Amino acid sequence: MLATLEPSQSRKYCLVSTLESSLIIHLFSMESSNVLHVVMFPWLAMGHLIPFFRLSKLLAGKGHKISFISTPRNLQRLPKIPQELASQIELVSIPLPEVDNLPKQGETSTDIPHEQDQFLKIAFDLLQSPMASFLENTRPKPDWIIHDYASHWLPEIAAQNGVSAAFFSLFTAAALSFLGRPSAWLSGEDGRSTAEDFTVVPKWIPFPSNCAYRLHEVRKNIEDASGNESGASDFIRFAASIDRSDLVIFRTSVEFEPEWFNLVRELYKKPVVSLGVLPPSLDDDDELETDEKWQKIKNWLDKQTANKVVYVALGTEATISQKEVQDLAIGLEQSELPFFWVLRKPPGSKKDVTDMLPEGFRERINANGQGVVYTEWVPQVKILSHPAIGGYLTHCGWNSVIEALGFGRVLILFPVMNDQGLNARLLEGKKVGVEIPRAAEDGLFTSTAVAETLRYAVVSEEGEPMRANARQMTSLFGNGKRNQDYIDTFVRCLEERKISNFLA
Ligand SMILES: O=c1ccn([C@@H]2O[C@H](COP(=O)(O)OP(=O)(O)O[C@H]3O[C@H](CO)[C@@H](O)[C@H](O)[C@H]3O)[C@@H](O)[C@H]2O)c(=O)[nH]1
Repeated sequence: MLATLEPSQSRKYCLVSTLESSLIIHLFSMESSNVLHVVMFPWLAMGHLIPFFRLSKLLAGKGHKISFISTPRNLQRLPKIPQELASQIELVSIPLPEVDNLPKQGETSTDIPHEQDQFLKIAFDLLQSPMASFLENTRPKPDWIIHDYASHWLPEIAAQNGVSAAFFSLFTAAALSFLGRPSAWLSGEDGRSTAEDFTVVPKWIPFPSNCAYRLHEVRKNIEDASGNESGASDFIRFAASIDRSDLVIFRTSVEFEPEWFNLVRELYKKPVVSLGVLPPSLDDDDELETDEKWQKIKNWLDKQTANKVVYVALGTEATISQKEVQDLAIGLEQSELPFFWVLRKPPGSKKDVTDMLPEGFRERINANGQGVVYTEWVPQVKILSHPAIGGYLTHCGWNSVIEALGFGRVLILFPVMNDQGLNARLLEGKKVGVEIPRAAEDGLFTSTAVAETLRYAVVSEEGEPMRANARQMTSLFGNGKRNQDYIDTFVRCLEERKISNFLA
């Protein structure tokens, strides 16, 4: 239920909203007509909340008002709002409805096993009605809502309330080109349905490419998940979110994937803009991390040789089997390279995650000092910035890739799920990384292949051109000025409220 209070004489608007158990007070001063009210509504995943929050800060820094909407636990997990932006960003809390099969504390995909993702989406879809109330009743009326792929129902509600909708892609233009024309999915004309269909390069890609999934990646995406209980597949969610929004914005570097960026523009037949890569700053980690934790990690990294340490981390969603953990572990040992491994506990598992490691592994690496296995949240950006890091064994989540290339780190590609396989193909094609060879059918790999790929990428002479390519990427991914220019252009167009500006 929402209640709106009359604006006071000072042109301040006060909205008191009670969304089930939470009481939210918004107090926005809108002195200038050029000040926009932008609503941000990310999907419930850490890898989505963080970039949406970063964009919020950039927009607020330009003087605009932000209502950042998520569930209570997720809002608590966000970095602190910088003091100077506190009056610009309002955190709006909407409790996540309880649904069968979803653990009570499950408010992001990080909290739950991949198989339960559909239940999180069922709960997320139930936010439709509070979101409609918010857009209808909140004052000042929002100008824009920037939303994510899962809220396929949102553009329609936004249009009903006279609010422009922008779909914010946290995925590469290459990955979304693979999806194809949104209208084809919505009309049922796309025609792809079997796992094999997704292992073929789509016919609308007009240049040579290997942009397709491997069979084991599709299986992980489709068969490990529990079907489409939510009533809408991810493809339909993407398609409707894109097709029905007024504008599509990409977190990507146009210079890195120009051919793909041009292709999505053709496929979508609507304004598509790049925001640059929203490079993280080292201070972002400070907001999430205690300095003490970083100091301990830094002490270990400081003792290592420059450009030799392999950072290993698979993001916030991907989980791998015990056999895969063990083959990676033995491969790391065999590579004889120093490593820092962030090993995330599979959600819902009662076991200590280090029980998944091969017998005696921890004792051996502790004794010879080869590496560290870390089981808590780490300040990843700070780690990647450390001069000891020589390469990143990554799941190819787009946030992590942006962070690594921002510091010119060569990538050892180990995609697990979602868009990651398509990102791996893109990154290998751009010669900034190399995939650990795996069997296409079942994804099996050997520890020897892990060791050989690591040594090739991080220390071999033949790997030097690839490392040089990765180093050059700092000029695209780590260049604050270049990326700020994209934001400035984007904000100017939003301020002028002319969607046609985006076509220029
Ligand atoms: O201990 C940790 C673990 C993660 N992170 C941060 O968390 C983010 C993780 O993002 P990402 O690398 O994109 O991984 P996921 O969260 O697993 O990514 C999901 O979202 C991405 C962006 O849409 C997709 O590309 C992935 O496939 C999807 O799984 C990054 O900013 C990391 O720096 C930390 O700072 N510390």
